[in-house]
Amino acid sequence: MTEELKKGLEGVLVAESALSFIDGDEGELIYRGYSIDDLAREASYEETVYLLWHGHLPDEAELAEYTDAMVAERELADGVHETVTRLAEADEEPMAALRTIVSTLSAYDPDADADPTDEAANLRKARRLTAKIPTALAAFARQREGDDPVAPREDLSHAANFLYMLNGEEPDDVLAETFDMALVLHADHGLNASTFSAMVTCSTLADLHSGVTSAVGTLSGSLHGGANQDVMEMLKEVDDSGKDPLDWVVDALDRGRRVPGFGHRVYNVKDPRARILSEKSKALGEAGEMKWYEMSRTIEEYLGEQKGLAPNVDFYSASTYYQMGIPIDIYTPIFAMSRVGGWIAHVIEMFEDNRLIRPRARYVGPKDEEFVPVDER
Ligand SMILES: CC(=O)SCCNC(=O)CCNC(=O)[C@H](O)C(C)(C)COP(=O)(O)OP(=O)(O)OC[C@H]1O[C@@H](n2cnc3c(N)ncnc32)[C@H](O)[C@@H]1OP(=O)(O)O
Ligand SMILES: O=C([O-])CC(=O)C(=O)O
Repeated sequence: MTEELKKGLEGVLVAESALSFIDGDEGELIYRGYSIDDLAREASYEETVYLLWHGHLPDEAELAEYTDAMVAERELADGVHETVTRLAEADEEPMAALRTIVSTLSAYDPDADADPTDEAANLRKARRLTAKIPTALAAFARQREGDDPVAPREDLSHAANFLYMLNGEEPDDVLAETFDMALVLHADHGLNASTFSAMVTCSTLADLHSGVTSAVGTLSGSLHGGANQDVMEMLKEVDDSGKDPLDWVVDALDRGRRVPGFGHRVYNVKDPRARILSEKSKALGEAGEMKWYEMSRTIEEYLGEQKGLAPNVDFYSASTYYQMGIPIDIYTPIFAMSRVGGWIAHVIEMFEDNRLIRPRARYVGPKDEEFVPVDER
């Protein structure tokens, strides 16, 4: 038994996976052999999730069949709608609402009683979760503003349908394509904390909904998916301060502040997803207002030159979503809406050869305390 302590499990190898490959020095990301640049440019979210779940890109017939099956799962049961309404009325924090929604979905899943490792049942649950999360999230976002939910449409893609349900109007091609690309970029990323959390939960033979519920909770933190919301709040803070962004960031670092959207456990260079999203943020700026992109670039250049820190996926997704008019506090739930594909792919892969995940801690407490009864302490 090794006694070497790896704080934060850094670099610890715990599984074999054929899902995503990351080269942190070259800034390379691959899903099942395909470069993220090609997938972002060419593949839809539906194709990407099919690739992750089934191991190959679908042909036209496979894609049509699978897309129809997903579309058929977009509607929510009345009981789920009621939960969404209650959460919106309570003005619940969006990631907490999503965590509760995922848990509620299990009560209405026809395969809820299946063996947790049954792959066919898990793929059906996977389709339902992936199809229903956007409907519930859009309904939640509207209802908390006092608007009625918008029913899903069968003729729109996963990405376009979400924007339609969120805004009550069909997105134009630029918005739909940008959002679809963002979903592709967020779909998987090795054993990131939320994926690992889903794996830990399911390694006990807990069901898939439990794993996804754990993962939503894990993604919400500011060191992980929660950073995309923090980035936009920071950019707005810089803007509101009236300061030069460079002065603002120098000052923030002097005060020991961590800059959200920078640094990564695996990448030592710019995250390839940030590279692609920065182009999108710039393109949206050129069609509207350049300040969010320009401010982001200034911060990126300073942190790169002075601190050797590069942007991660959360940095440019923030200004991209902002320019698309998406409410800031649903950026992280949108991340979850995409990453659910990766979480489930890893759980299904793990079940091919499951073993309970259970590391250990080095005990550093006392061993020979003398017990004193409570009335004598
Ligand atoms: C989708 C995702 O989850 S991507 C990550 C999203 N999270 C963020 O953007 C939050 C900001 N970033 C961070 O906090 C970190 O970079 C993490 C959590 C992503 C990675 O953490 P770790 O691998 O544990 O790196 P760690 O926290 O040890 O940082 C290493 C050094 O870089 C510094 N550093 C890392 N990130 C940042 C940052 N964003 N701002 C300022 N300094 C930073 C740390 O202060 C530390 O310096 P030190 O050694 O002098 O103390
Ligand atoms: O891999 C990580 O640690 C975090 C990350 O970028 C992701 O989950 O996409």
